[in-house]
Amino acid sequence: MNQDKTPHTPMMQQYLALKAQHPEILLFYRMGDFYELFYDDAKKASRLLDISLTKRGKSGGNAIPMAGVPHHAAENYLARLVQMGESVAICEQIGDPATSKGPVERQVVRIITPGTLSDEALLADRQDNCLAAVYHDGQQFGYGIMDVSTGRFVLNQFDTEEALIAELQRTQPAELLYPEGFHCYSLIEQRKGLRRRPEWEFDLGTARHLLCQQFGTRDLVGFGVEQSTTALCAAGCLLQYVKDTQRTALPHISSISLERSQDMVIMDAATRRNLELTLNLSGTMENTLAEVLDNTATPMGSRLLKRWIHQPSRDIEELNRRQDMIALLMEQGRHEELRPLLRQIGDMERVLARLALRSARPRDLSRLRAALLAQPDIQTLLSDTTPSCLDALAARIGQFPELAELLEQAVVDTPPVLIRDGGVIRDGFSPELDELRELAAGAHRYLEELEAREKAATGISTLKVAYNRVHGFYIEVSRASAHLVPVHYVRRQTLKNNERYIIPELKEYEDKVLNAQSKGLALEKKLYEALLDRLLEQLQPLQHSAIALAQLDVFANLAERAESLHYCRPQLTGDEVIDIEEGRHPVVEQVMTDPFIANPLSMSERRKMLVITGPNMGGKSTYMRQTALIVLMAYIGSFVPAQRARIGKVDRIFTRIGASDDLASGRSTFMVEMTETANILNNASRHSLVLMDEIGRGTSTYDGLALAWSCADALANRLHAYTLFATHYFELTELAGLWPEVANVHLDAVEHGDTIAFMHAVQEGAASRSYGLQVAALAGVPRTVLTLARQKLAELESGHRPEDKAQTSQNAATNPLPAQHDDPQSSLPLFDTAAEPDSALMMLDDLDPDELSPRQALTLLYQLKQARQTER
Ligand SMILES: Nc1ncnc2c1ncn2[C@@H]1O[C@H](COP(=O)(O)OP(=O)(O)OP(=O)(O)O)[C@@H](O)[C@H]1O
Repeated sequence: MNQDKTPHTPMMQQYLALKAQHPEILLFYRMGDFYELFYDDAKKASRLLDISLTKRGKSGGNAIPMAGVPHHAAENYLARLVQMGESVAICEQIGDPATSKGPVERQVVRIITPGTLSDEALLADRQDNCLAAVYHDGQQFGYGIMDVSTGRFVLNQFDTEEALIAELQRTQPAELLYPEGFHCYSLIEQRKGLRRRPEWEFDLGTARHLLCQQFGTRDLVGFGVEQSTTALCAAGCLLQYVKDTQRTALPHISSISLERSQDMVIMDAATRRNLELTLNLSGTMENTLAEVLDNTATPMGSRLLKRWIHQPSRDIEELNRRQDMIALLMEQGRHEELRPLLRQIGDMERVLARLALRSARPRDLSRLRAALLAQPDIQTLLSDTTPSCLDALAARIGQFPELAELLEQAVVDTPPVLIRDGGVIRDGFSPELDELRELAAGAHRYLEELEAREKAATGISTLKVAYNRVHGFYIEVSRASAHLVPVHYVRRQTLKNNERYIIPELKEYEDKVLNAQSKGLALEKKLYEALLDRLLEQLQPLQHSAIALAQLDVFANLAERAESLHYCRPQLTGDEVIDIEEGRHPVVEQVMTDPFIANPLSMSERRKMLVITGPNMGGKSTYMRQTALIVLMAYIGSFVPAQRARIGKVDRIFTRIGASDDLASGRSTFMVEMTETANILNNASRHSLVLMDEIGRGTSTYDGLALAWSCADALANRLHAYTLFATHYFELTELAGLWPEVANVHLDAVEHGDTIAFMHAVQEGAASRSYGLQVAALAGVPRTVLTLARQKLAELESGHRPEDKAQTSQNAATNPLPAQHDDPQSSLPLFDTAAEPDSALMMLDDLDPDELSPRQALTLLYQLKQARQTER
């Protein structure tokens, strides 16, 4: 940078000294109305923000690369930078340019990082934004998350890498802190917003000290985190980092809690992804469970609901309480009345955090006022709702009439964006401010009179008194009338069409106006700060109220959803059962134009595995996913898309669905499939719900079938997990005859000429055919290819020599796999019914439905039924 010996200019020396304290992040250096960036920062910002890279004079003998953004538009640029995972140190002029010798004094006043945002403009309002830290003590992972924009501070500890990955997937931190030399770096290296921190910031002793100091306690026992030492190491680093970046007190971070995985229904990272809870497989929010379930009135309610969706609770009592509240709101139609009131509450949680960080804007105060004013009406509504399961919630919401009144008196109805230009404090709140305002206004009135008087005296109709920041007050007349101005007018400025003058009297009043104005502004700022202090005295109760209001919003929302989408209240039971009548997929039913076919599901101690067969496109995946989503919804306390549902204890939900390469981590489709399967087989219990979709399809038929069979064996006979096992290996339908806990169900389709109609109705028993070729035809596979496929299929089917089949069934109990053929393709599904249609099916083949009268159709139906019974 500094090649010759010419010293840097004093200003650049100041810049370089500040930059040296923040070498790894961008430094926005305030110069007048701009934030400037220099050297490598300038090059980087110019690339990232697409702003022009210029040069500024020379310092140290070289031209200085420079890029800048206007101060008033900085938020927009900052938002883009943090989105990209960048952090920015904001350096402001804190000295007075008028009195400074040399460069004005400057200081980094705050550091904006993706995980520590609180500015409204930089945050997505319906999404959590959190900072996380991870620590590994050689045995366990400690994980902490902190949301600076709300004050939430939560810890967790995990024994396995999978659990940590699932937690990262759930919490999606915008920024992740990890210690230097983190042994498991490969687990996190793909993430955005990674920050390496020195090892000492994770020191346990320092962490305890910092946390106790923050919460004003002697120890951490009261928070229940004392023993979670690995997580505490992460918590210490989090707190340190937030203090460093915010550079202000953090009174809203007043407690910490430990989440215990045994209190939640656990889902691994793949399951969260596959079930498309808050993000779909393409990474957007469309067609997700959250999109269907979220019609909340407040952003904080929306964020809470999403957290619940990702963290179903296993506390049955709590879930029943939630259901009671939803049912009550629904029965009495309260959710509709609450909605407009809740809208008034807005994002109280984040407003309070900005208050605590002392960065609250005037509009935050008017929003808080609106929230506090809505509370009494909410209380009345809740107290009018009987029986009283909402009482506890109402008590936590509370009321703050004094603060509401204070804000009513202190803040104007629609305050401006910034306190800087005044106009925030209401007239009548402070006599001193009123007086200064009156003085300034009086002087203004005087200036208006002066304008009228001078106009009359000079006869110049274009004469006016105006103001600008450089010249203060002046008298302006048009060029054409300039010859008429009196001699005591002193010319100040000549413009193209106008001349500007001052007179001594004008300057005298200018001083009065400006004096009163600047004093007024200073006083207004002081009053504003005092107002913040008054509000902050009640910060904690206000925060508790906001949390309770967010919950009320979620309950009211779930009540509205249940009513609008025709959901039922599920019965949560200790029995070993998942019993669903007319279940629907909450998301698919919303996006379909055709009616969705509701389906039953029945699983119990004696019926733990369903082998699901049926054609491609038949609805197998939909059926499995809807079961998982119904269970998950029941475990957040919501009503579910079904006619009736009884759901027993569920500890985990696993899915092995879909096939995708994980190229980033160098794992093939099959490898991903097997890793996920291994995770399931190692962790599922008899209370776990497991979805297995076409396991084994990623490898050769025999290997795949063998693996599918043995996985089914482990799940049904060793783990006894609730398992939905969708497969195209028809051999697996034989399991129902071998193991007592297994049953077959299938989705049906009807062939009509060359086409096929999917019924989407789940029925007991195994499917008869796979209809692969018909689905391929629907998908537009060329005719020639299909003709050849049909020939090949006929060949393969006739190639099933009787002895093969005999061998299959004979071996079934001990070695269920079909014998290995030389040609692996010849192991395509064996299925007796398809090869030898019964007479009922033959009758069906022969008839033409269009030729039948309704009466004949009915008669035929009886005949078909009889034929089936005779055959049995
Ligand atoms: N119960 C239902 N009612 C109405 N339409 C349904 C139903 N279930 C599924 N569908 C429709 O059928 C389509 C295919 O469903 P799904 O993906 O579940 O089939 P699949 O049997 O898993 O197919 P594949 O074996 O090819 O994976 C869905 O996208 C949906 O449009």
